[in-house]
Amino acid sequence: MTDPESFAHPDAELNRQALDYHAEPKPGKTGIMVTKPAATQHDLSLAYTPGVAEPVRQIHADPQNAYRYTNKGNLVAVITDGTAVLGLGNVGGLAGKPVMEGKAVLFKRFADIDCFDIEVHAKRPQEFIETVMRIAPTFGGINLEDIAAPHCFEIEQALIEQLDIPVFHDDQHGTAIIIAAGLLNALELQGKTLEESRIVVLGAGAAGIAAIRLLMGLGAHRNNIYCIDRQGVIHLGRKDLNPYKFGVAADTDKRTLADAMDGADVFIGVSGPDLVTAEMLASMAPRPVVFALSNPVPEIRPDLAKQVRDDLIMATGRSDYPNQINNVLGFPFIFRGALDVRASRINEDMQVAAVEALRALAHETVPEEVLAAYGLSELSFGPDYIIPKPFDPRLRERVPSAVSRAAVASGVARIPHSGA
Ligand SMILES: NC(=O)C1=CN([C@@H]2O[C@H](COP(=O)(O)OP(=O)(O)OC[C@H]3O[C@@H](n4cnc5c(N)ncnc54)[C@H](OP(=O)(O)O)[C@@H]3O)[C@@H](O)[C@H]2O)C=CC1
Ligand SMILES: CC(=O)C(=O)O
Ligand SMILES: [Mg+2]
Repeated sequence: MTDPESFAHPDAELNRQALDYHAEPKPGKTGIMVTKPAATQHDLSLAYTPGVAEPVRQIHADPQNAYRYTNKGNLVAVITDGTAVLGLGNVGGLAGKPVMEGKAVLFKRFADIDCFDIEVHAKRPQEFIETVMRIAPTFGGINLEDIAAPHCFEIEQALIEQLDIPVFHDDQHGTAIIIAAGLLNALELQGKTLEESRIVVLGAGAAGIAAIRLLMGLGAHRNNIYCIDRQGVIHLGRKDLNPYKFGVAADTDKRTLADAMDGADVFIGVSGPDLVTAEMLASMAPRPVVFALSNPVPEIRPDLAKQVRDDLIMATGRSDYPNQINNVLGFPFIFRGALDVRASRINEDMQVAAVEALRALAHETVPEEVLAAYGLSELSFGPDYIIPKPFDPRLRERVPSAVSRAAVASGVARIPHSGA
């Protein structure tokens, strides 16, 4: 049943259009295309029996031949259990399907990667892990999506250890990579450094924990980071912490989000809607960076934030405001780079290479076609442009190539990088 609340908020008209978009002219957003001639008796003898038996024999003799004779090498599974669909919570796999189909659209549109969305009923991590293990031979890579913490950590780790294809939890690493690239650029504009900035991360789930880990890897100081969940600041005195939260616990007497925001340089929201008040924003340090990334409704709306102060750099996860910090800028291009060199995993070197490529591209002149896609006459590196736009065609060249090179250099590629 359609929730009447959906039509009673600021996105009401957009929500109506979104339902039509998904329903017409055919339900859903993806389909399957045949890539070889299939018009004659001879075509059928090649595509199906008897001809199809020969690639079967070749793959049986050497499984690597699957990359030559099947679609495996360019096929990624987007797999979810539906436990953390956007910021909508545990709505289940079926309700999460439009998001997974959406990810498939982005894989294809931005990186020409074919994709199956797979929604799994699994109550326990082990059931989910076993399901993915059983279907993994079909795919060149596994993109885990919208699986809630803490199960997502256990699931991803087990699959990385047991599979020889890249397994990547998008909400963790995809999000962390884009946050890092955008934040480094925003801090540069604000005249601050990652090393010295005091950072508040609201949300201690998949996205929050991974973002903290990556930012620390890039130079953020552990003592400068406050992570917050529904119980407040995650501090060393708490007795309710799982090992992942304990790993980001601070030695502090701050207890609430308001305490943490007072004097902070950076706010990163990966939690839920409308959780940051005008007063909290006003209490931040001069020239703050505010990434309100909860989808579809951010932790604070840009219109309100900009009314409160004019010295901030603001980003959301949405496509309809400036500065979209969203993993759409990551997973298509990162998987492209990994698949191109048949990488066995997506390691931290490859993730950092993606951060650097994204960050650097935002400093360059914006092409006309990007301006046209966004109805803009001008756009250049500055407070309203800290990260490239998803429609920037240069992403397809720069990010995969940087990721492939890092895979080769770090020893996880199985074929050479063919680019210049
Ligand atoms: N822009 C982007 O690219 C992305 C945005 N996101 C957004 O980030 C959010 C979280 O996603 P994800 O990490 O995958 O989900 P998880 O379920 O793994 O984690 C959610 C976290 O948010 C915390 N949280 C939720 N509501 C509140 C609240 N009212 N007060 C304090 N903390 C709260 C939870 O606290 P507790 O642990 O106490 O339950 C938990 O730590 C979603 O809104 C999602 O849309 C995620 C990925 C990408
Ligand atoms: C963008 C995304 O993956 C999320 O909000 O979950
Ligand atoms: Mg997601």
